[in-house]
Amino acid sequence: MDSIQLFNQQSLFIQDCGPKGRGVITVVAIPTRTVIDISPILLFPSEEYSLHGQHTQLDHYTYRWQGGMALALGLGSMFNHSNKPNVGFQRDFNNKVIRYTTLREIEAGEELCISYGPNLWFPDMEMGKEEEQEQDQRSRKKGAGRTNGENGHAQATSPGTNDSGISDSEDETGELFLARMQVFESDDDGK
Ligand SMILES: C[S@@+](CC[C@H](N)C(=O)[O-])C[C@H]1O[C@@H](n2cnc3c(N)ncnc32)[C@H](O)[C@@H]1O
Repeated sequence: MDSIQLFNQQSLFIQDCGPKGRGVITVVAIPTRTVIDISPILLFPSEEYSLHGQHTQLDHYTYRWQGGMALALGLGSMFNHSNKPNVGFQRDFNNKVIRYTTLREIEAGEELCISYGPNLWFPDMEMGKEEEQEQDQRSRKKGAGRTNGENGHAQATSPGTNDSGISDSEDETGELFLARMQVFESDDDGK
């Protein structure tokens, strides 16, 4: 295992995010492709997890991992879900850590969200908000005023099907993130 330096973040805060519970907020702007956290994980082997963990609160927090399910220690367990995430994550199986990296420029005061993938087990409180923001932006571009109250909060695609925790985002965000990282790495190397 490599020796991994952890982060001592002074600009990220845990804050009450209303119906979503606690979430991670930045008080400073963060450039794109910035590693904002490296969370060590605690691995629950598959058998132990299916016997115990999956029947507890843990199931709202765990990530799919080689050989079982993993609890991210620290910030990694506090990111809420968005289907337009501003943070990607990459599992490092060898070192048993998850790295979180911004996928775009983030403004001071924004909440940092990852994607849990398509199979949510709760009604997504971010979805309506994002649609509202997009509509707002479109209206502003057109020079029209904001249209209020057209978008309610959408329901989750599969409420009550939490059989996997935070586990499916590899397909979606993981690939997107990896693609971006490759560009990032080759930029870094000057290749
Ligand atoms: C990994 S935890 C995130 C931290 C959590 N908010 C807390 O206070 O401990 C996942 C849980 O947060 C809530 N959550 C995360 N994203 C959400 C969203 N977009 N809409 C509603 N609830 C959300 C759900 O209750 C979910 O089970």
